[in-house]
Amino acid sequence: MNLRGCAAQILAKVIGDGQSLTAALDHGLPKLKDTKDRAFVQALCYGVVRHYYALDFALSKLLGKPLKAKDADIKALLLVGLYQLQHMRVKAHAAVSETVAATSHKPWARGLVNGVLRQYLREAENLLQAAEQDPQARLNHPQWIVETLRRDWPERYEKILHANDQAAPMFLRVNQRQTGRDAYLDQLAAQGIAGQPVDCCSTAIRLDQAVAVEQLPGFGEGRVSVQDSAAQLAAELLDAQAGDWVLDLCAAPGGKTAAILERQPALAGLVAIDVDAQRLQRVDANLARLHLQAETLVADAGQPADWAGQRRFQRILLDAPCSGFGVIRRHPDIKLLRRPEDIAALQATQARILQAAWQLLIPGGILLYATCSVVKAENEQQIAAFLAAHKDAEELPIDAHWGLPRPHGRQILTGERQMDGFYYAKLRKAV
Ligand SMILES: C[S@@+](CC[C@H](N)C(=O)[O-])C[C@H]1O[C@@H](n2cnc3c(N)ncnc32)[C@H](O)[C@@H]1O
Repeated sequence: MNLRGCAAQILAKVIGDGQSLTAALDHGLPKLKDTKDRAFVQALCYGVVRHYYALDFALSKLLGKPLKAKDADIKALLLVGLYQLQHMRVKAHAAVSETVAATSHKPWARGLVNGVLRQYLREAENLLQAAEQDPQARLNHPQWIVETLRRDWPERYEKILHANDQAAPMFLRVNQRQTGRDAYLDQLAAQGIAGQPVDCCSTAIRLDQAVAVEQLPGFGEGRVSVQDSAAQLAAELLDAQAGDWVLDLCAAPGGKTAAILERQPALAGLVAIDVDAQRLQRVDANLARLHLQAETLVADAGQPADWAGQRRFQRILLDAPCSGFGVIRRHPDIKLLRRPEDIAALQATQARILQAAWQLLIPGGILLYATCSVVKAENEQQIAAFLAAHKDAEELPIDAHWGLPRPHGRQILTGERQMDGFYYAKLRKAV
């Protein structure tokens, strides 16, 4: 199978049909038997999506007029070609001829692909200069995302946009119930895997280079999990105590659920809720691997009348559905798939779930609100509106040496200490 063609088919589903890159890769990659081939195709797909706005600018200049919607596969193939020429250490003539060879199902496109890629090689310098004059191409994000981040972070938005376009490091969370971080670093070193302890999070290790999870000592037995250290902070901040009932709202795939359980072995219990049944199965699978127990429920977190009964909780984590603008570097397709109107819709969902969650907290209990977003409307402004409307809510300060203190909560901007962008706010219910 032609690997460029395979990448183009996967990318056409994202660019043409609006599928997520993860879903398109999950469908397309298993067709390849060789691990190296899969890794190459995955690198092409991530690369094209990550650099989409810059590559698309160059392509539009080279094409003159856009391709028809039914030819999204050819557009994807051209982007694959341009990505290789601009960003990969493959020989130009091999990149061109292999990419041209992937047009065998549409012979008319052969000349087009050949011509466009060769023209690019002649005009690369001019195209790069032209891209510098076009904000969407220069910043490699759709204009509305640039504007959203510029409005919220006028001094820092270019840094955030740049961080969004870097591949994220691999972080591990050591399962404290099984081993300590130093001991696990030794086990990694014995396997020739280099990693560093993360100073702001006691369970986190940052690997110098990503590896397949099968290579991690004790992964199958639950000694360690993969999780960004910004996300690991949730368990520390929630600080669940022995004997507490904990409610984990919007829990799938269960990274924070597991972190909370690993940190506090003597909980009375933990209930993990997610509206997506398939994703919730991943919570069960993760907990089984880690030898942890929780009650998992498919339910709408905003409708507790359907599932909570009289149950009340000492600690609630609300890891709210959000734009994901803090994790664009891990999910670059967010730039292509999100729409401006999504932000207000998400803000409304967050407010609805937060309001519902508050009813389930016992007096004196603590709710931790979290998002993997850097958009103020989803974060500090959401919490400001909540505090204004709930006189029984008091904000607890988060004293930390990570993140930025905000009028409400604490914000990690993408790339700080190589972490994902994250937001946390801690609220206590009056007794
Ligand atoms: C940011 S992810 C959660 C990540 C998870 N807490 C973790 O650490 O692995 C948000 C989750 O919210 C879920 N979700 C969205 N709307 C929901 C709702 N109304 N009720 C419950 N879950 C919801 C989504 O299915 C998704 O799994």
